[in-house]
Parts: sequence; structure tokens; C-alpha cells
Amino acid sequence: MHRRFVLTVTCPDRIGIVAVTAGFLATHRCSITEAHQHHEGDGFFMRLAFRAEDAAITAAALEAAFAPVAREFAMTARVHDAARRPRVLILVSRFGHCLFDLLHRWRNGQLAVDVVGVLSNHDDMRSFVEWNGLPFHHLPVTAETKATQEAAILRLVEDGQADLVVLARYMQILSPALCAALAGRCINIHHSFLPSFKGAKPYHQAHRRGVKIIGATAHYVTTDLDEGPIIEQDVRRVNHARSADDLVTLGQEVECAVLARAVQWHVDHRVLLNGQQTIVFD
Ligand SMILES: Nc1nc2c(c(=O)[nH]1)N[C@@H](CN(C=O)c1ccc(C(=O)N[C@@H](CCC(=O)O)C(=O)O)cc1)CN2
Repeated sequence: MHRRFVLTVTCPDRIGIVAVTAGFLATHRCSITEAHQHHEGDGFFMRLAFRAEDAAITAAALEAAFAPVAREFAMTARVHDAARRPRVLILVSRFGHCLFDLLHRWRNGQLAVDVVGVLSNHDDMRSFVEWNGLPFHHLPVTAETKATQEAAILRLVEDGQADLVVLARYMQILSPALCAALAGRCINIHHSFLPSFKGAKPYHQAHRRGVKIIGATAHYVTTDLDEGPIIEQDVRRVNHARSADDLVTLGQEVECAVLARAVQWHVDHRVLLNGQQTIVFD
């Protein structure tokens, strides 16, 4: 049974990157099953999925063997075991639609991850989460208790060895310290087509503006609210007859689909960061 891996590479652009990488894989009896690359300015980005004949080889061993090439080409290179199930911690407040959708995809095997738990600043989702056989962590927060509450969040991330934190309509602004601790591994779903309508009540802002299209945006979380690198977006048409509450309801479907795609692409190592932007090899 061949073992399957993913190699991601970010480096300065130059001749020979693909050749040396493909050569390395061939030398190690690996065959490429999917290849993506992108040139952006002086940068080069690549994702290779491949299978290895040697059933005993590991991602760590391949990454170590590739290190001399990575050094020579100034690459940030990572080898991921495609069979490893990333560990995910989900954060939610009162709106459960994105949580329900993610856990549905987890239960039916579509989302091949291990959910280490669900955390909320409200108790609303406890019964649903525990019905799914998952740990529920109720961590209320006020302005006065924010530092203590966030320390508890970080402990859960570390104790759960979470590879990814998903803000599935978690309506608290994370501090710069927590953003730094979760840099590149925390995805938020914002319920507007960014950069329009940042903040807590985007559908009401959109309704006041009289938009004909609403949307949702999944992005990595940074200190600057709703400014993080965008992973995925989508929209749907609305019209004058829709109330603000209608927009809240109609938007939920878009939020679920956008967040699910963003999480799936992240755990499949299809998203590479390029400064404040992303490159998505979907
Ligand atoms: N550092 C960041 N934290 C969070 C981000 C982010 O981009 N950077 N995204 C939010 C989610 N979000 C919009 O998508 C959002 C959440 C909350 C608020 C807000 O103003 N919250 C108020 C409290 C609201 C309440 O208690 O219901 C606040 O925190 O004072 C705006 C946008 C998640 N965190």
C-alpha cells in the first residue's frame, strides 16, 4: 500500500525548482499524483501530492532528506502525511449553523479531521455538541475576564494539540497575543463579502446600504479585525423585498459552504500564505 504525502514549497523564483524537486521525489521512489505551481512577482509557490513506494517512509524523513535542496533554493518546504487527520478546535457563540454544518461533514467522513472539542462563550450549543460525543467547553467572557478566558482557550489548544482553530461564528475579538499564538492556524467565517461591511452586524449594514448581493468570507485571523488573508468567498443575490433578518437567514447557507471549503482546503494543505494574501491550489 503506497503512502501518500503532500509537499508544499514557497521560495524565491528561479530556474530549476520543479526539476530539482521532481528529481528528488523520483530518487526516493515517489510518484507525483497532483501538481500545482504559481509564480507571483519574485516568489514561487508549489504543492505536490505524491505517493511513495516505500511503505515505511515518513513525512519527517522525507522532509529531512529534502532539507539540503530546501536550503540551496531558500525554500520554506513542508512534507505532510496525507493520512494524518488534523486536530481541530471549533469556537462558536450563539449562531450554530456553521458548527452544525462542520460537524455534519465530520460525522459523514467528508471532513477527515479529529475534532478535539467545541468551545463557546455561551452554553447554547452544549447539548448538540455532547450529543455528537464531543467535549464542550463553556468559557464565558467579559472585558474584565478576557485575558483569563483567552489563556484558557490557549490551554485547550495546547492540551488538545490542535493544528487548526475554526471560528464558526465566534463573536469575540481575539487579542493580538492570541492572534500571534494562532497565526496561520485560525480560520474565521465573516458574514459579508469583504472588504465590505466589517464588524459585528454586517447584514444590517448591508441592508441599510440596499445591496443586491450578500456574501461570506473565510479568512485567517489577524489582529486587524476582518483584515486577515482571504481563503474563500461566495455570494448570493437578494432584492429590495428582503428584510435584514431575511439576509441573516439567507446568508447562513453561503457562510456554511464558504467555511467548509476553506477548512477543507487548509487541512489538505492547499492554502499557501503570500504576505497578506493566499494562494489556493484547489
Ligand atoms: N483578532 C480578531 N478576532 C476576531 C476576528 C478577526 O478578524 N480578528 N473575527 C471575528 C469574527 N467577527 C467577524 O467576522 C467579529 C466578531 C465580533 C465582533 C465584535 O465587535 N464583537 C464585540 C462583542 C460582540 C458580542 O459580544 O456579541 C466585541 O468583541 O467587543 C466583530 C466581528 C472573531 N474574532
